[in-house]
Amino acid sequence: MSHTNALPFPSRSIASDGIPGQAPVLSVKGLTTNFDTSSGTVHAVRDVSFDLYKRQRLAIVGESGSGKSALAMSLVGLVPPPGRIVGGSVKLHGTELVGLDDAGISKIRGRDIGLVFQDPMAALDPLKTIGTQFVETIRVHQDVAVKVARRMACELLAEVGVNDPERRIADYPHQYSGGMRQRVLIAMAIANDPAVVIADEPTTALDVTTQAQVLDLLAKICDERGNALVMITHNLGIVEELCDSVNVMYAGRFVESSSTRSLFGTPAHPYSKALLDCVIDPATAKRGALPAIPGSPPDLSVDEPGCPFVSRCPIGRDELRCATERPESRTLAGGAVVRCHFASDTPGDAA
Ligand SMILES: Nc1ncnc2c1ncn2[C@@H]1O[C@H](COP(=O)(O)OP(=O)(O)OP(=O)(O)O)[C@@H](O)[C@H]1O
Repeated sequence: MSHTNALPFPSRSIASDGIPGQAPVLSVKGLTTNFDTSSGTVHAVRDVSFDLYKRQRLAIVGESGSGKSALAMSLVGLVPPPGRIVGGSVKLHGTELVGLDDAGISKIRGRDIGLVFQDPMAALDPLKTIGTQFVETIRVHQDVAVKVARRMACELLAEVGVNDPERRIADYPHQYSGGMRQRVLIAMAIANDPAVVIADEPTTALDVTTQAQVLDLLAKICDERGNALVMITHNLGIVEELCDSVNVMYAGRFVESSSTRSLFGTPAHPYSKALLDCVIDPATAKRGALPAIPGSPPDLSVDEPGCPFVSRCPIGRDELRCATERPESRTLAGGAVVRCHFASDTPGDAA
């Protein structure tokens, strides 16, 4: 069974056009993506559903290998071979994206959905100036003269904090610092005024302070422009500070979809609890990057019948039901949607 989360935004005030109940900007239902490898089919994204609203900031968190990037790629038709979407739907303003040909999805990517990916050096062409690349990005989707595109690029660079953009636009990517390259990518991602911005761990190579500054900037810009933001990150501190709602991903599935306040206050799924427990630094009480949870995630090419978290779970290990019956998603009293037979958002109950 798929679930679609329709979450309140308790942590920030959201304009009325951003409240669930309005039509979602992006609606994902039952999205399923496999990688057919020589050693078997890797089920990277399984039956993922969510709705995203104007100005919403949605985080996707989970350990390495849980399927976050495969999901991001699936949303924009960039799943690399041998991967392919084998089921489900991704609708942007009601238009189906799954199944579009390359030309169709290319029109959407960069225009309606802006992307900020992990490695700015890989995303930028080292042999072209920032200005040349920026002008190309704008002119692929907008019928404007080079001069106009250049002016737009300078304005956007100024907006993301690049000083003296008229001069810096003539520089090559290697002449920018890591943080500045991320800012350039943010400026490019918003250049065509997309409805949705997807940022996949955009700051891994940066120091913690610069990371926070870059993500804070991205969130603010999306807010000002009314863009919805999907933020894929390992940094739960940033999620808690910047995002409205969180989807916790484990072994290709969303195991908890919750408002940020609810997740950090009363995490319901044992996996969410484990994630939060192990990132609370007792010395500073601040949450940082995800360290490891004891045990390892399941092999995504093996389709076990029970809960994929069972071998690591403090409450499910001894339960026959957890070992034999896959939990479907269900909505708890507080609104969180979880895939766990025993999860509870009432302190003292079950998990
Ligand atoms: N090109 C590929 N070929 C085969 N398997 C792949 C490929 N890309 C991803 N996978 C597999 O899909 C699963 C999900 O990977 P994915 O990169 O989406 O995880 P992730 O949560 O984004 O991890 P990270 O946080 O490290 O980026 C993993 O088991 C991974 O090995």
